[in-house]
Amino acid sequence: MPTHRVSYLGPTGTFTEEALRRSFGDRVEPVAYPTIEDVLEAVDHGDVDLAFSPIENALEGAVLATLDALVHRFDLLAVAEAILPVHHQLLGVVGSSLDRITRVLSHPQALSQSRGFLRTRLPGATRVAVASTAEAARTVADANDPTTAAIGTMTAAHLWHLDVLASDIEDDPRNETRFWLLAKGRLPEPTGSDRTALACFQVTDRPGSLLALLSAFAARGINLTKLESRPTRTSLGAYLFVIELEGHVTDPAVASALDDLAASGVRAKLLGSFASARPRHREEAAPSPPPVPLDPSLPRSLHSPD
Ligand SMILES: O=C(O)C(=O)Cc1ccccc1
Repeated sequence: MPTHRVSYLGPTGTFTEEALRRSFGDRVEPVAYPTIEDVLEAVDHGDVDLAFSPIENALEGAVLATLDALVHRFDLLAVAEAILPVHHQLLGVVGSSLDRITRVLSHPQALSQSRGFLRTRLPGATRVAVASTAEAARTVADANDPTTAAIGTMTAAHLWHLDVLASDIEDDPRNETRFWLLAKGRLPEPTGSDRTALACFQVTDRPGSLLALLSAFAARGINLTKLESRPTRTSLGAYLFVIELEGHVTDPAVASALDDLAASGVRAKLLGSFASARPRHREEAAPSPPPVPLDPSLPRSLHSPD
């Protein structure tokens, strides 16, 4: 079977590498790059066949380094997605212990996803953002300093001969990250259970433009699974919308909704169409927020039912 060379955020031992190997096994040959921008640039330049990058985290939301680069800088298409449970380990040199740690290195996502642990167990420690969790682990091992720790994978602990000073320190055990496999200029055929991602730029700003965007899909029974606003980078207060919907971009209903949008002054940039890693229309309802005592002058609909 031919293998595809796939760029990923390295060095070896990152969550991205784990997700790539678990999801695609020996169909891929992972090629490490030091930053997410380099990962995307590698496929854009044709140095690799595909790129694999985190796009969304259950605790932190969009991975902006990937999302913004796809919206503004590169013309790449998501052709597959994968979801990996993410459990963070606090890693230190052999002989160190939690009470000696004064500095914690990691990828910004890992530092954010472990915010609660850092606040309660290492309140005085300095947090240092580096390019990846494996980069953090390698730096700690190279420095051989018992006062510095990294947040990273169990694989990184083994690779760099580090001790696990505290395990599973993520803020919620249900933490998981979604990744996109990205290609230049070709999309997979529809599978019947696909998702499409688009960046929608409002060419003319007028009242109800977001409503028009949403209505184009609602009117055709197309379910939206994500809506995110991001700055257009043209002026303060100007935003574009990143949406994801159930369906393939070649589905007649989706194509017709896009025609409608174009006619109403929305420029849509396709970010990908791929087989969904989640079943359609998830059964479980969103958890309801805890009841909050509210100001009695507020509308009744904001009060919890008695
Ligand atoms: O730095 C890594 O290991 C990555 O792959 C980025 C990342 C960090 C935290 C959760 C998911 C992905």
